[in-house]
Amino acid sequence: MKPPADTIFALSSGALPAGVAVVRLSGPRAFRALEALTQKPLLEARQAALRKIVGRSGLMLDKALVLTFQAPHSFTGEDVVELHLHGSRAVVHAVLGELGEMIGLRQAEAGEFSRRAFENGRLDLIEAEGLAELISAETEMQRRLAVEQSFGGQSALYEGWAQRLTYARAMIEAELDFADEDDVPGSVADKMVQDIRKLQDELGRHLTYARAGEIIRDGYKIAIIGAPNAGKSSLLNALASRDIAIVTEVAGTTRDIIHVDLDLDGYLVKLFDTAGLRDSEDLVEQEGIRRAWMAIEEADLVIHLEEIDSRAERPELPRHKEILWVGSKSDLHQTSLNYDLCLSAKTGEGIPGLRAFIVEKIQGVWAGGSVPTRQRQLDLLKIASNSIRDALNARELEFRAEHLRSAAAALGRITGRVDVEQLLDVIFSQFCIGK
Ligand SMILES: Nc1nc2c(c(=O)[nH]1)N(C=O)[C@@H](CNc1ccc(C(=O)N[C@@H](CCC(=O)O)C(=O)O)cc1)CN2
Ligand SMILES: Nc1nc2c(ncn2[C@@H]2O[C@H](COP(=O)(O)OP(=O)(O)OP(=O)(O)O)[C@@H](O)[C@H]2O)c(=O)[nH]1
Repeated sequence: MKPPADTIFALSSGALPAGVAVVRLSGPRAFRALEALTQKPLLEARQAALRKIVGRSGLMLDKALVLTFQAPHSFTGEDVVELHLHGSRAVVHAVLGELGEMIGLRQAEAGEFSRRAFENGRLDLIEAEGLAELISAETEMQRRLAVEQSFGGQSALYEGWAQRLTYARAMIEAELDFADEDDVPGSVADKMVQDIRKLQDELGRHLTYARAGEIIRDGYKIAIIGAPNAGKSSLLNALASRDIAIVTEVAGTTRDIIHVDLDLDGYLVKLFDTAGLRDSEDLVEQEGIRRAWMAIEEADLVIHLEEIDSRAERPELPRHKEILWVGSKSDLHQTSLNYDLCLSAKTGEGIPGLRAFIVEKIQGVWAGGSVPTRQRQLDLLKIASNSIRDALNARELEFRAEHLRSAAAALGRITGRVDVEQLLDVIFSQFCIGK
């Protein structure tokens, strides 16, 4: 028998002061705590009521909307109480102080509500990870990706695969059991192989989207490079619609990398303005140029900027990089076919075209649907994929069955259906308190 869980509580809503602050309690003593605070009998579950919140001293702390959820019909699967308080520091402080004095109650740790939801089977691990992403989402596409992950889309995909693997294994084992009977058709195994091949393709395709998950989550990285005075900082400011980088007529103004996060049509774009690439005696500038090369290496897209018709030598860039050749200061020059795109940071001409180009590039990488979003998921997907490959290569039916079992187990570990105890601390500690 497990000992009864502590009853935990925390401020679950955001920074104070706020209009309303939600304090959440979960565990076997949550309802008793509410009765103590309101000095009234319990309400009907899931029905909000306005109640005085009273401290031990008899002092009224607040008048608040209170709400109960009866186990197992709650977020955590335990008895849950919500106090919708006035969102001042003093009210919240006083109420949390009262709760802390009650026997069997303690402050929740980061992610503890979600962890309980997981332990009570209300969420699987992917959904829990998805919730963490949903809470930290800043752009529309981060939100969409997190919704796909937190409300079962991605889990259903992996569970579907795991079921097909288990089915195939069952077929093989059946065939093994009847192996000494002459009249068992071998075609069962053939059908199974076909489906597993298909699954292997689907999984392979899914794995190619790993980069997409990263780009949506962590941003699409663009390095703006080019000779000194080409107008790189001005372009960054134009794209960001604000003055971030210093713009001067002195060549070599940008010495370190300036970085801004942009939200382009819901996609997070990380823009890096680099030092002009040129031979320099200046040590600081040399370091800036070294960092510019590093930014190029890490970029998903490199924008090479050069004043239209400039005869400056173009740098030799890594072959595998996607490079957009852009001509700048189109207000001063005729636009030219020597470039993919011409623009003026000064007049704004060409800037919408550049934005559209960037958005299209990212849309080409991800246009919705389930993708792996964490290294943990990726590692297990690769293990599953390798096991499936081994199963398809195996001659003996026994080995096939064994490899299929490993593949299904790896998928099971992604959703947390299989031994994951050691992982839980890592995953749930990344949450904020109150979640
Ligand atoms: N006030 C408040 N809003 C919130 C939350 C919360 O905890 N409190 N949530 C916290 O993350 C999210 C909603 N998540 C929730 C998930 C399940 C249940 C729940 O009571 N489930 C029951 C009943 C379902 C039903 O009504 O049909 C169940 O599944 O049995 C509640 C909230 C977002 N909004
Ligand atoms: N007419 C015109 N001038 C521009 C335009 N963009 C930038 N400039 C000017 O060109 C000069 C250099 O611009 P910056 O944006 O500092 O160029 P940079 O490439 O970042 O230069 P470094 O930081 O030195 O590498 C400044 O005087 C800008 O005002 C443009 O579109 N049209």
